[in-house]
Amino acid sequence: MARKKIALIGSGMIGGTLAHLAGLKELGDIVLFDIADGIPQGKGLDIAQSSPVEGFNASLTGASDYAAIEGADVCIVTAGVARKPGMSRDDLLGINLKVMEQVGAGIKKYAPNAFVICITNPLDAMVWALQKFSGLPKNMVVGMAGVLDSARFRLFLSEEFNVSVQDVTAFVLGGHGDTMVPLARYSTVAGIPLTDLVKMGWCTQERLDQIIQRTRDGGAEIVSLLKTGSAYYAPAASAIEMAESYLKDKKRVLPVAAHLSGQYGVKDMYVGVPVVLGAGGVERIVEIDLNKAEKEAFDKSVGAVAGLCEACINIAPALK
Ligand SMILES: NC(=O)c1ccc[n+]([C@@H]2O[C@H](COP(=O)([O-])OP(=O)(O)OC[C@H]3O[C@@H](n4cnc5c(N)ncnc54)[C@H](O)[C@@H]3O)[C@@H](O)[C@H]2O)c1
Ligand SMILES: O=C(O)C[C@H](O)C(=O)O
Repeated sequence: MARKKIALIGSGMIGGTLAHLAGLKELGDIVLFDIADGIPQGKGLDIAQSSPVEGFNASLTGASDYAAIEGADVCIVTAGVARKPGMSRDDLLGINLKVMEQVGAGIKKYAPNAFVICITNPLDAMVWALQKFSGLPKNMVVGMAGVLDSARFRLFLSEEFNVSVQDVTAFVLGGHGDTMVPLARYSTVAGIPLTDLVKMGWCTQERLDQIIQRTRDGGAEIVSLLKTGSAYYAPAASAIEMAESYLKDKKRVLPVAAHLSGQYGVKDMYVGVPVVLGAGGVERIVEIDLNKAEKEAFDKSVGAVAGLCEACINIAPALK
């Protein structure tokens, strides 16, 4: 069986990390693409030179011409700019929307059958625009954020409870911004919901609220430490988990920014919700029951994403 082809559109900090992880996991042959000529070629060669040491089989090439992504099975999009301290993700909207237009055209022309994972911020608006610019089926275009936000929540919880990260599950839904919705009722330690753990005295509600806030601020915490850009190891690992579920038809249930057409009362928007990811792309949107407070928080987050989509339409009216 021929190897799968993975196109990484954007070869910066996340793009390079994605290439390394995809190689180590032998997910397929990898093409790095970037407008900064030399960067994708250099990173591809560097990672390829690690393959004899690590013992993985994958071809890694770099290009600055979209023709190189022809026939890709998976495209992971990180092209654009990242924020710096003092900026919000939303400040990136204008510049990254133009990038999504170019990327959408490239994917439409050369990889129309690919499963597309967008990472570029502001995530929910960018993946919405990318789907429209590319014209690919909505179930084949998703955004990565929920896996990352949930991983941050899981790490902070495992540290608080002094238990393995493997025994902590978490779901963070909504938009990938300050209004994201970490769901305590649907997050667990060994199957025990956090709300029960508070009742059992494992932690106070006040402490849990602090952890939830740290999760919401997780991206900004890294930006303020790095100073020159934003997180890339955990974002890359999160997107690889999604790509692997698609390529291996694992049918993982993961929180991803998916196109909603009435689910959760939301129409024609991308927002973070649990989905089944398999060979059919988004095979099912899982509609979980939300109580009044959870629904209010989710709706507030949807409102914030809707505002960003409106801002995109003002810049690019064809998106309407
Ligand atoms: N969704 C998430 O959870 C999440 C997490 C982390 C970062 N991000 C976002 O991912 C994006 C990439 O982050 P990064 O750290 O890799 O940034 P980076 O600056 O290291 O890399 C971005 C790359 O995109 C390239 N690029 C710019 N314009 C392009 C174009 N028109 N076509 C092709 N390539 C182009 C640049 O040359 C650069 O190499 C940012 O928008 C960041 O905010 C999202
Ligand atoms: O915070 C950022 O700007 C990058 C990303 O969205 C993150 O959550 O790490």
